Amino acid sequence: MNKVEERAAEEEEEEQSFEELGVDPRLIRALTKKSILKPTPIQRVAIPLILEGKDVVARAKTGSGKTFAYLLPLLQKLFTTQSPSTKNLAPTALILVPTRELCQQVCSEANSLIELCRVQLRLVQLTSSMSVSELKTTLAGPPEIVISTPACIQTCLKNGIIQAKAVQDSLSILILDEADLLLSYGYEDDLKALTSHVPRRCQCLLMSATSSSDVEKLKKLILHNPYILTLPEVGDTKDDIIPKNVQQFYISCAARDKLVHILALLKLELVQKKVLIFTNSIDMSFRLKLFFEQFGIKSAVLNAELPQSSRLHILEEFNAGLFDYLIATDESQSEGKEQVDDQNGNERKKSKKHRKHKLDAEFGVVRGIDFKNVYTVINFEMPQTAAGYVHRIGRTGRAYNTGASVSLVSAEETEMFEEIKSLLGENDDKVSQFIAPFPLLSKNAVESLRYRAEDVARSVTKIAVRESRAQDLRNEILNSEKLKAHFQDNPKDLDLLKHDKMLSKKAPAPHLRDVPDYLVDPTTQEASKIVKLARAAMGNTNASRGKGSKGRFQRSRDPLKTFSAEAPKRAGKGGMKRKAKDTDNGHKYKKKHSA
Ligand SMILES: Nc1ncnc2c1ncn2[C@@H]1O[C@H](COP(=O)(O)OP(=O)(O)OP(=O)(O)O)[C@@H](O)[C@H]1O
Repeated sequence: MNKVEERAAEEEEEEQSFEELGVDPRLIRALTKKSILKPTPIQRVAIPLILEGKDVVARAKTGSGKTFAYLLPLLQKLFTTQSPSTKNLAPTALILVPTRELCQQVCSEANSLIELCRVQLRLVQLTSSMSVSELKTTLAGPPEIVISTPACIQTCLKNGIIQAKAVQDSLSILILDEADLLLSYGYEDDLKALTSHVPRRCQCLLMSATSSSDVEKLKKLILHNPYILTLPEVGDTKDDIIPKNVQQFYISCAARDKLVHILALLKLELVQKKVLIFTNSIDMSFRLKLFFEQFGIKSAVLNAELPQSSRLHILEEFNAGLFDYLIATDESQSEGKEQVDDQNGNERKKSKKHRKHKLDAEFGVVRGIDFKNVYTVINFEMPQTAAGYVHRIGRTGRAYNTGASVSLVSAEETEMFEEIKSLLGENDDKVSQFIAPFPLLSKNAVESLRYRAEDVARSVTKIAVRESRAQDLRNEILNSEKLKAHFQDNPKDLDLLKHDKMLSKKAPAPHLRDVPDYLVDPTTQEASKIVKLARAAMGNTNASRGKGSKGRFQRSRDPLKTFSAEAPKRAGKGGMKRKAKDTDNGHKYKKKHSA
């Protein structure tokens, strides 16, 4: 095939519709109602294979549409295979995810499809806060689909809420979503205990954003001779780990200057909203929130300490556009790190006392959560691992959207920054193509705000941070009770509570709310104008989302454009050793990116 023919074949494949993939018309109608009109590449390859009953490992970038890639065929199978005469004693399908937030997210995606299709299917989610009797009630029936963390399923098996024999008789589909994280969240033993009950005929699917030794381990543990669907770039050119529709920037500055830098970015409107800001500790998140408050910047804090209902509500409000700035601490383990970093013995004691609140081990803000329309991700503090960077940045530029990231890098974080650059495939001798210096923030702009920023930063003392953290927790615990009751009656109501309310005891000084013109140099004014224009242009583009996504960015810039698919070496299910290899074979077909 010559190049022109190759391209024509690729274009034809790109035009493939859900209908051509064999998706049920009810599901297509439901997708249309959600403005989802054509499948993404991972969906194009995965859906027919899953419908055929194949085991599949799907490795595709963050935001590439992996959830529908398994939900659509799963629901379709259940629509057609349910027979009222079959009485199962355990669920037919089990979706395992690493965090409660993901449980909730997958559950609401699946439920909305089920509702729109108007079919009778019961889907439940299990959470570790459920008591044995609550678990029993939830699983009575049993529901056709269960979404859970591996730990909750293990609790059910251990307590006889689900019988191992019933799992062997009933389970037909097992899905491991965000598989790269399941082991790192400490679920290895739970998974091993479960797999011994998974029947050999059960179809197993493994979805993941990155490849790792953990994914390989899981593949060996659970799958039988699977089809491997991968983005070819993942092994070949590292630059595509981050979707190309996300522009990555960095700013080098001293750790003590980070506050003035972030203030300049937000207050001078040099980055587009909505903005997700990452820190490495809960205290730092509250420090930022208090600091922002004094400049009239409203933000909310999301962390592992809050009750789950509050966390979900914060995510819902942020996704619904009720506030523009969300400060998140992404690692539940970060508190441990905070302890190690403390140099002063007294401080350490106080922090320990302060940490009496139990952090939720199943909390996961970053991994897999579908934040809607986040344009900018700011790393106020660099993540503690390079993989963490990939997952943080993956919260923007999802599906057909564009996005940007700005990392504030201090001298102490240079080593991690270098590690990230090398993961992304940068060479020291090459001009940076991947993470570029942020061009819009001039030294003058930073200096013009320095006096105000330092003055306010001094007022945000450790005691103020501690008090506001405790206050926020009290508010949210109260909220969480109210939420529970309220959402039972009004599940769609988002306006009951506000998570971005002021925590500071000191009202912001009026003169700090606006930056007077004389403080902003002409270059920065120009930069801010450009950002506003870009936002307006993007607003127009967003309106045509779904219709005109093609051509918005070139094929090579679209994170959803390429994949490769590999069939198992032998047709039958052949045990662990017979898994497909990354070398070629008769069934393999591979699409290369034409850039
Ligand atoms: N075919 C499609 N067309 C347009 N948007 C889509 C399509 N499929 C999924 N989406 C949207 O893309 C977004 C990202 O999808 P999803 O959460 O499934 O990504 P993911 O690959 O699981 O990412 P991560 O690895 O970060 O979890 C969601 O908002 C989803 O509604």
